[in-house]
Amino acid sequence: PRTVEALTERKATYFLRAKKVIPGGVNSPVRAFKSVGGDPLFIKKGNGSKIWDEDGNEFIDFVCSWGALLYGHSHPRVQSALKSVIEHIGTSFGAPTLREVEFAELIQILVPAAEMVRLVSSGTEATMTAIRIARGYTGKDKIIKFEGCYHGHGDSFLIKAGSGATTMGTPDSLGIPKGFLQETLCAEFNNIKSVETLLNANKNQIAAIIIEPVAGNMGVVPAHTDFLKELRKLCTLNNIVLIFDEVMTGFRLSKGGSSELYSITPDLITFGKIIGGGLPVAAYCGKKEIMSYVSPEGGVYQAGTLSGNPLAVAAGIEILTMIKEDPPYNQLNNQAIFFTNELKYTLKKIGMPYQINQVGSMLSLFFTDVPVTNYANAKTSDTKKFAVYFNKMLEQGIYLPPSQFEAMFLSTQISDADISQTIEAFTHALN
Ligand SMILES: Cc1ncc(COP(=O)(O)O)c(CN[C@@H](CN)CCC(=O)O)c1O
Repeated sequence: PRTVEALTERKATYFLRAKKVIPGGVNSPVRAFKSVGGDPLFIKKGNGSKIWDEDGNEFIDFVCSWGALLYGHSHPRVQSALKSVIEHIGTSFGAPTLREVEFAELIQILVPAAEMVRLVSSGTEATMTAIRIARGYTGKDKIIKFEGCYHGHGDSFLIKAGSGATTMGTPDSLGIPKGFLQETLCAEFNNIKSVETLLNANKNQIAAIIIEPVAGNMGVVPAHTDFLKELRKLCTLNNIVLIFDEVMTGFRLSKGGSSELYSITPDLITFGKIIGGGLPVAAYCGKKEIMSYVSPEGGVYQAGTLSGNPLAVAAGIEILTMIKEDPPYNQLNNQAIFFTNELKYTLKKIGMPYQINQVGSMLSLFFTDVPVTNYANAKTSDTKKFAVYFNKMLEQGIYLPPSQFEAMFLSTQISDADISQTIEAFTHALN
């Protein structure tokens, strides 16, 4: 194990320099290590299941670019696809290309509920547009989201938002106009009564209900199947567009998205992260009738200079083709279950209060003895204990998400040796 000093002094210089030019020294808040203390690592490279910081320290990576890297870092098929685009094609045209059609067709083949697909450059763009379509299609203005869910930084979503918003203590961001706040209603995750109460109090005003079918932004909290089924029924009954935000869960949990996993068909689905293999591409998709409202076919406007970008699409085609040819979920989920069982055994030996929520290859360790089924439960976690554990794991070469309210991800490159090294590190970090 490396000495903390070596880690600390060099990181400080990089971070000081970064803070002189970038707010908080990072391009996304959760990267700043604010809730775990200390300066963030500056990453130099990644390969397979590993990343190295600027000082050459090696880490097993369980952040995987916040879930984007299902196949790990620098996958050879992604690398060669990108090289050939750079050598023979170019980078961006702002015009239709056949490759983006091929990519959209791949999503359609893998996810039957994705009857039509529009590509954008970030998950935030995808979710923002999905609710705009729902408003345009239904003629209604209000939306329901769930406390602790995070759907990107669109104004309508930064209300009781999870992920970095909760980590930074700003679940209700400054700068959101009152008008927006009034149009977004918050229900309690896994509590259908809380949804019915909002529906009764806002009759015929709800355009959409948006949910992470498995929440990953309050830590991992799966929706109960019957809750999702009830949600589907309520939306159908009340002409409300049901949106599954699968930016994190899409192609993480199954090749057909959560609609396949839960056999529930949402009206719109958003994807991101994994579909770009680490490059900026996301998508919104869904029922043909609803998607036909999108400009230039319909009256709901959405546009993007780099949408369907040839480089990002090339990476995405490789990823989705690998998933289509040989879905990695059995191996990946078995690896995650083995890892979780080892972790539970270790925690039992130590006898400390904890909860583990694991769904497929995404999981969270909560420092609480309260079963975590919603945001309120998640927030009973001892974030100070989490911070100590995070830093002790970092010192032993394990790179975890720097927040209690994020998910750990296993990539297909995580080896048995990685798992035993990580379990070994847990015993030292939790004692
Ligand atoms: C379910 C869900 N929906 C939408 C988004 C927003 O996607 P982006 O705009 O960050 O590509 C996200 C982004 N997730 C966070 C991590 N939990 C991204 C990491 C970050 O904010 O730096 C998401 O998880």
